[in-house]
Amino acid sequence: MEELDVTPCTEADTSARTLRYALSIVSDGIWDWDIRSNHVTRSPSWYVMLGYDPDSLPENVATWHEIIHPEDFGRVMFAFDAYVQGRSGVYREEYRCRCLDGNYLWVSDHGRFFEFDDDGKPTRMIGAHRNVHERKLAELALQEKNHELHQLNLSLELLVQTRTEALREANQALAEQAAVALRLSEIDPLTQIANRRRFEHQLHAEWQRLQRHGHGCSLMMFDLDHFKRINDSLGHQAGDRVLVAVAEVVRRRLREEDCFARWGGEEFIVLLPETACEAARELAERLRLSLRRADISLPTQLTASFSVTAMRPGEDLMVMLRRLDDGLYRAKRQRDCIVTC
Ligand SMILES: Nc1nc2c(ncn2[C@@H]2O[C@H](COP(=O)(O)OP(=O)(O)OP(=O)(O)O)[C@@H](O)[C@H]2O)c(=O)[nH]1
Repeated sequence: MEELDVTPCTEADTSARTLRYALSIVSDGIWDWDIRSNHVTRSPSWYVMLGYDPDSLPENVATWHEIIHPEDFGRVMFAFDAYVQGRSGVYREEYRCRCLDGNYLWVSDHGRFFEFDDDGKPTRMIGAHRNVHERKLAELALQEKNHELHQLNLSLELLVQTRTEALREANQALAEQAAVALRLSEIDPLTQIANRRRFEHQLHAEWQRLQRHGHGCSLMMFDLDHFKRINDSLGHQAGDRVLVAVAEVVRRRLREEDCFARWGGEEFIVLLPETACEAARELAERLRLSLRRADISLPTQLTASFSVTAMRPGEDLMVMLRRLDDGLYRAKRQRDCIVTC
């Protein structure tokens, strides 16, 4: 703290001295700038704060400029000029000052105009430095930690985002694979129409619908006649091609909502929702003729035998399938015909 000067003086000197003394209580160094002469008086404590001997540096503004850290210089000058030129009402900055040993000390600097000429132009400015080094280092360390934490959060968020995306893609791929697997498990590999498993699933659903709403539905089963002869005379591969062609001929004549499946061997079955028995029989007739006319290069005429029945509410599914099978059995005795049962 500045020592109390008790020598007698004028009233103005007394008030300046009082001010400096008061400032020395709340600060670590005082500066007093006579703007007209550019002379700067610095308190002994100001020199001590930076490790210099009192009054060992030139008493002008250049001394201040020289000890400000180059990285802080621009910011400090901007704030100082803003106050001096009236663009800002306060001058208060924190920056690093070079000490005698070459190290830098963080200080806070707060100054105000103190005297003015008759035109109101400032002629004197007085200010106080405080050593805020420890607090500033702690603050900077905290900022650094916050920054690291923020970066860590960002990379964690990115990681979670990437993992979530990868998981979503893996789930989607799995769902697609499961859908493909399910489709494959319900398709006859040779003819690419539904297999027995798919048909039974559809049939059960339709049967339940019938129990609830009583909507009419018919079933049709057909079997190629003398198919063994085709295999025996032309070979198994030719037999396969005939099965594929038959499936294609029939499939093209059915509706989207019909379920057409390979029941086994050379036997096929069709579920015809919302179809009365008479309409199913008419369809069977059209299919019978289509197969006869189909462009399947065979030395003998290709024919098929059909059985048609209507689903009856309350009737057991197995009983109904047996009735359809019995009908086909009867049709096969005659061949190339349709039995309604
Ligand atoms: N090429 C081929 N032949 C099959 C396939 N599945 C079953 N078969 C053959 O179909 C023939 C069925 O013979 P059968 O049950 O005697 O029937 P069919 O010769 O048509 O005689 P009917 O039905 O009484 O007119 C057998 O020769 C089986 O080997 C297949 O996927 N491909």
